[in-house]
Amino acid sequence: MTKTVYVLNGPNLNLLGTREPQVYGSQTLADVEQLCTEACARHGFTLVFRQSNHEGALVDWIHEAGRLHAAGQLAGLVLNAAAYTHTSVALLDAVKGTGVPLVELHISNVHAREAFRHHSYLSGVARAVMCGFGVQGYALAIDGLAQW
Ligand SMILES: O=C1C[C@@](O)(C(=O)O)C[C@@H](O)[C@@H]1O
Repeated sequence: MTKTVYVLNGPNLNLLGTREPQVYGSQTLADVEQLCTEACARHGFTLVFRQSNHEGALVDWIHEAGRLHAAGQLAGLVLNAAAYTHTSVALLDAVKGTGVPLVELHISNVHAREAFRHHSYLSGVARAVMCGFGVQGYALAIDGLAQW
């Protein structure tokens, strides 16, 4: 049975390519999706790739991934919650409530940036945390969860 990888992206990541390129690089979210498609193909995973600027939409999609997890059909969730990483108890509770195997991902090295980016509500419930590898981190995260 083919397992599915969820890759969920939070607020402002639709602006990748033009948003602070010195921090996030010049590749677009469509380029990131392509990287994830290729990584999933390497491992025989089905990919679900989405972005929203709305916290509740991300919560709903984590629940969706949770239903696949309960059915034994989820390989993992790669979540770049963007700014919600640093603010959202709702996303933390969604991950805890569903038990989805989580890779927390950041394009930039959040620990080398402003102090408010050093705290994550998600790290404590993540199985792995990936940050600082640029958009290549998405492919590395998928390669990593394939080893679980
Ligand atoms: O929007 C983002 C993107 C980010 O998650 C990253 O991918 O490096 C880091 C967050 O602090 C920031 O709010």
